[in-house]
Formats: sequence, structure tokens, C-alpha cells
Amino acid sequence: MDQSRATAAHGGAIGMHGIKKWFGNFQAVDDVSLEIRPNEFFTLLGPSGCGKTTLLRMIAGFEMPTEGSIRLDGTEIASLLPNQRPVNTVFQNYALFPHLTVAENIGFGLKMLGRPKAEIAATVAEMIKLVHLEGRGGDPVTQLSGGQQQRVALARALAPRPKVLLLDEPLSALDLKLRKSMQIELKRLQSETGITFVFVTHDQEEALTMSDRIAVMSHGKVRQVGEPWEIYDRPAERFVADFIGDTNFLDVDVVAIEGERARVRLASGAEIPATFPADIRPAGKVTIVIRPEHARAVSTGLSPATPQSVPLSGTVHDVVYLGTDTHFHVRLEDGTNFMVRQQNARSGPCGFAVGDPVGIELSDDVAQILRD
Ligand SMILES: Nc1ncnc2c1ncn2[C@@H]1O[C@H](COP(=O)(O)OP(=O)(O)OP(=O)(O)O)[C@@H](O)[C@H]1O
Repeated sequence: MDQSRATAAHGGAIGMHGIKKWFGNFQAVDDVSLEIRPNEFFTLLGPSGCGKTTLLRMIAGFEMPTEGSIRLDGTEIASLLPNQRPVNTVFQNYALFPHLTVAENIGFGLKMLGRPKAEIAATVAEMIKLVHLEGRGGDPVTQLSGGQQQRVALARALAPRPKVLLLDEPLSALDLKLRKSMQIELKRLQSETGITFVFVTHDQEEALTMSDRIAVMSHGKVRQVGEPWEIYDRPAERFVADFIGDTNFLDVDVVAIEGERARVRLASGAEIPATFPADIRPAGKVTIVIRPEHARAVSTGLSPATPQSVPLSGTVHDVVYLGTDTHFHVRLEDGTNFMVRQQNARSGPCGFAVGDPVGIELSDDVAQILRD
């Protein structure tokens, strides 16, 4: 049987509008509006305490918004109890029943819903296959590894065929290698079932790897929503740029706007193009971000062509060798620090040493202007 058709309910669309949540006089969620599309792998990403779990718990119905509306496929769900919502949650600690077998755990929700025995048995068998636990149905869950237990928790949450699956840091208890393989597994489960996944994590790499779109949160607010490449390459705010990956910030002057690009002047006097968030028209002094892997250190003086063509130059003040890459920390002529990440294309010591003067070349179209 085609698994995708067998398991797919239609993934639900979630619309959140003007959501605010106060705990006493502390505001955990501050005016959040989000549209999560059907069948989407959507991630809420942000540091500890930014309000992402609270937002997830409001979708689940474990918390009520102080203000605002939450719709599922266009219908307000605020008045529904958690078990009346076509939504299920997978928690970080799995919350499995230790005295039950794998199959009993997976079928538990269906049993509570009063589904016929034959239907439960068929769904459990299908779920066991879906999460690759064939032959383990009769085992006590306590005999399973952490990764296998997590798959039981997923199967149990998927069994009632919710329209939306909420996942609250479900991989954080696993070691790095298992976490990586479960990331691929989760993505597969999402596309095979067609269920909308809303995933909470503070791990930026995890978010970039798995998500169709990401909402970056801080202090109860959504700072930016976008596809992984947009969040990484077109951060709109300093917080987003800084939270995701390594970043260089440079203060520059806007010289001109040319269509969807601005032309900016660096402290060195060189001019480069820069993209900017659609809701601003940059002018005057602004900050740009350039990712370290979009820059390349080159020798100055050795090639007569380079000194004129490089937009930045400075002196290497630190070299960090990482096996696959080397990070060169360069102090630019105006005193700003700038990091260059270069892939190690050959074995042996890497190109430059502390104290070397270097030029910095930039790939095309790598600068992004930040909103103030
Ligand atoms: N029931 C509650 N009563 C009081 N304050 C709460 C309650 N639940 C959450 N908070 C506070 O709201 C803020 C947001 O919490 P939340 O759990 O949503 O953050 P988070 O981004 O998920 O963080 P973490 O990754 O650490 O779980 C935190 O400062 C937290 O202390």
C-alpha cells in the first residue's frame, strides 16, 4: 500500500493573529501573527525563554492566549479542549508508558478515542512500519534505545492522524549522531504523511536542515519568517544574523539604490552591491552582514592585480584550523574584525599566518543591509 496515501490526513493550516500571552505581569508572547501552511515543516527557532514553547502550547490547547486568535483551516480553535483539536504533540522526554509494549504505546491514543480493535491493530502495524520498528511491537518500550523510543513517541502521536503535529525539542535528549539521523527521519515522516509539522528548537543547524520555513523568535516576538536560505543569507535584523551562524557586521554608507539592490561604500572606499529587506528603503549609514564563507583571503603585494581589486584588506590576527575549514580572523584597516572561512582544499598547513597582511575578496551579491 502507498504509505503516503494510507497515513495522510490533509495537513492543517494554522493562522495565528495578534497572539499575546501574559503570565502574571510577565509577557511571554508579544503580538505574534503567523500563517503556517498545510503540509509544511515549520520551525519556531529562538533562544531559551523566547516564548516558542508557549506558542506551541497555545496551538495544542495547553495554554490559552491572553489575546488573539488561533485558527485551524480557518476555524477558531481557542474554545476547544486539547483532545478536541486535530493536533498532537511529541514532547522532549517522549512521555511513553514504561509498563506498556511498543504496540500498546502506539495504540494508546486510539484506544482512548474508542476506535475499534481491528482498526487500532491495523493502524499500529502501519505506524510500526512507518517508523521502521518492524518486529519490535511486542517489546516493552524500556528495552528500546533512546532513538527507538523517540520513534515510538512519534508513531503514537501520528497514529490518530492529526492534521498538525507539534514537536517540542524532540531530539534534544539524543546524542549528536542519533540526532542527525533522526532529523532525516523526521523530515521523511513529514513528507510521507503530509501532516503539518510545527517544530520547536533552539538549534539553528537543526532548523536549517529540516524546515520548509522558519520563524526566528526573541523576547516573545517573531523577528523574521522565511525559508532557511532567506533566514541565513538575507537576515533582516542583527539578532537574526547573529543567532544563525557566524557573521561579519560592517558599517557602511548607502550611495545609491539601483532597483532591488543598494550600492554601499565600505570604510575602505570600495563600493559593493547589497540586498535589503523589502519593507525598508535604506539611506545614509547602515549595517551590512557578510557571511565568512562568502569572503576569501588573498595575498597582497604578490599579485599586481589584487591590491586594486580587493574591497577589504587588513592583517591576520588569529587562525583557527577546523579540519574541513580554516577561520582567518582579520583586523581591517579601520580596526573592525572580519572573519573569513576558507575550505581546506589540500592537506597540510593552511595559507596564512598571524601577522600576514591580506586582501579580502567577496563573492558576488553577498552583502545584506539590516533593518535598524
Ligand atoms: N506557566 C508559566 N508561568 C510563568 N512564566 C512562564 C510559564 N511558562 C513559561 N513562562 C515564562 O515565559 C517565558 C517563555 O517561556 P517558553 O517556555 O515559551 O520559552 P522557550 O523559548 O520555549 O524556552 P525553552 O527553550 O527554554 O523551553 C520564559 O521566561 C518562561 O519562564
